[in-house]
Amino acid sequence: MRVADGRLPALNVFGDDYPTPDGTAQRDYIHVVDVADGHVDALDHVDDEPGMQVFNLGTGVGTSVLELSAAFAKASGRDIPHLVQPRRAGDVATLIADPGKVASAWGWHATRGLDDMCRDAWRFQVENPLGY
Ligand SMILES: O=c1ccn([C@@H]2O[C@H](COP(=O)(O)OP(=O)(O)O[C@H]3O[C@H](CO)[C@@H](O)[C@H](O)[C@H]3O)[C@@H](O)[C@H]2O)c(=O)[nH]1
Repeated sequence: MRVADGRLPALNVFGDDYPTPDGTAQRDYIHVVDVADGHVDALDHVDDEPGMQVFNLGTGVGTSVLELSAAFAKASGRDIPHLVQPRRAGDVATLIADPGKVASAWGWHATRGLDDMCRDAWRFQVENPLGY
């Protein structure tokens, strides 16, 4: 975001030698509205069973740093130059949620993809350049 709107000159990519298809770390990015919908579903099912349960809200899809950067460049129409830096201490190569339990229990699944996330994040930034 800060590279696309000119506040930073380049995206620092922390590591390009991970065992992933393009060498950059993969994460399971999710649209904030899908997370909100999952919480509404949780409230609808709060009385289903006594006690506590844990559910993962995720897409089940991994996206690399370079894939995310490319998607954001497309959504914003801006160039996002990057500089490869050493790996960041503590980062893992791949972290992808398994949303199977919440799908079986409540029928919840993420309905918005990476392009939706980037489009809406960029729209928020354009409409709120100084933050909200
Ligand atoms: O400018 C950046 C920022 C991030 N990354 C990389 O992008 C990946 C994702 O980074 P980040 O958005 O910081 O998420 P995580 O590393 O998955 O960590 C987040 O998710 C963890 C698990 O929920 C929490 O413990 C952390 O506090 C939270 O920052 C990592 O490989 C980073 O090295 C870059 O290459 N450049």
